[in-house]
Amino acid sequence: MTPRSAAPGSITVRVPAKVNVQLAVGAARPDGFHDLANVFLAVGLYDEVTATPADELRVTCAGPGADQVPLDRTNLAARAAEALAARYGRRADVHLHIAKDIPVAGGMAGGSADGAGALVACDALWGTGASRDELLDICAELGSDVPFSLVGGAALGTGRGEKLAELAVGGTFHWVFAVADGGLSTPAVYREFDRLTPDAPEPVASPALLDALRTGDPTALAGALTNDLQPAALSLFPALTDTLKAGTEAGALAGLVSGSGPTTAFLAKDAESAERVAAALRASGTCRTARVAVAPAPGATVV
Ligand SMILES: C[C@](O)(CO)[C@H](O)COP(=O)(O)OP(=O)(O)OC[C@H]1O[C@@H](n2ccc(N)nc2=O)[C@H](O)[C@@H]1O
Ligand SMILES: Nc1ncnc2c1ncn2[C@@H]1O[C@H](COP(=O)(O)OP(=O)(O)OP(=O)(O)O)[C@@H](O)[C@H]1O
Repeated sequence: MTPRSAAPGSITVRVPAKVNVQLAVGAARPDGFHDLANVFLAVGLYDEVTATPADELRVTCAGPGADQVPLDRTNLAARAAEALAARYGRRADVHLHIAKDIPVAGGMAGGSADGAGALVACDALWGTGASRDELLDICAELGSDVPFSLVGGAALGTGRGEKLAELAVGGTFHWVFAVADGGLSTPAVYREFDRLTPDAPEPVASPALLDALRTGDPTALAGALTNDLQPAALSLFPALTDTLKAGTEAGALAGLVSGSGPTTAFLAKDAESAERVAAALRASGTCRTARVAVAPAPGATVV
């Protein structure tokens, strides 16, 4: 494929959002993180990160929710560029532009996508020749969800979610995402989980869920969707109960909170049903907007 560059000498990388089709959460570890059985599925909503040579590191962002994205060194895209530059003993002299389409603070790994995208873009721009394993190591340092943003498709994440085993997916799944008014902080949702779940068992991946992914059967997948963070997200954001009700009443096979929320995800039977559910959600007054997307989607890709 011929890369389409935004400007001469620049590299653009497209990175997908994710939904957790299973999120089994164990007890808090001594380091504050939680062991997970985290079944990630990449969905076709994308951010694009463009890296262009510059005098110094600079981040810009445009798109829905861009005003909530930090443009300083705390941005995961900036941190990714700095981590790669440090490893290869060079300056992070790059302008990173984020074209945002993944809901911000929505539990869909938008910031993680930008981290993975910036890493792949800078790697290509600088010609570091880093191996995929090296890039995945940097991703894991940046955040628990970042390795999956690089890999895409479907994967089981263990440890804090950063140790990935890729999974086979036997078909296309049609999703609807209801974007909430407002965001939820991931650490706050995990803290609420700890409060609500004093004796969390060891997290284990569900064989029925892995089977449903493998066969591509939406009804089987709908019956196996689980998110241990959902009670915590609903406790902090009770209005999401109304959104979940609106989506399932509109004909979704099932609905659940996406990751730490507050985006809610609905699995539909097919593309037409997904459009109907999205229209009903938009009309319901229980969310800011609704988006349809198919899964699985590829990981971070130079476009
Ligand atoms: C909810 C999920 O999105 C599901 O995929 C992830 O578990 C969160 O991943 P993330 O946003 O990349 O999280 P990180 O940046 O690694 O960690 C942010 C905070 O979330 C909490 N955290 C995250 C991952 C994990 N396995 N256990 C945790 O307790 C910790 O409080 C941590 O300080
Ligand atoms: N590139 C970025 N894009 C969006 N938010 C970022 C970025 N870098 C840092 N952040 C910060 O991270 C916070 C969480 O944003 P993000 O969109 O990643 O949430 P999320 O989708 O809920 O994450 P996750 O699903 O991985 O828990 C934001 O409120 C913002 O302050």
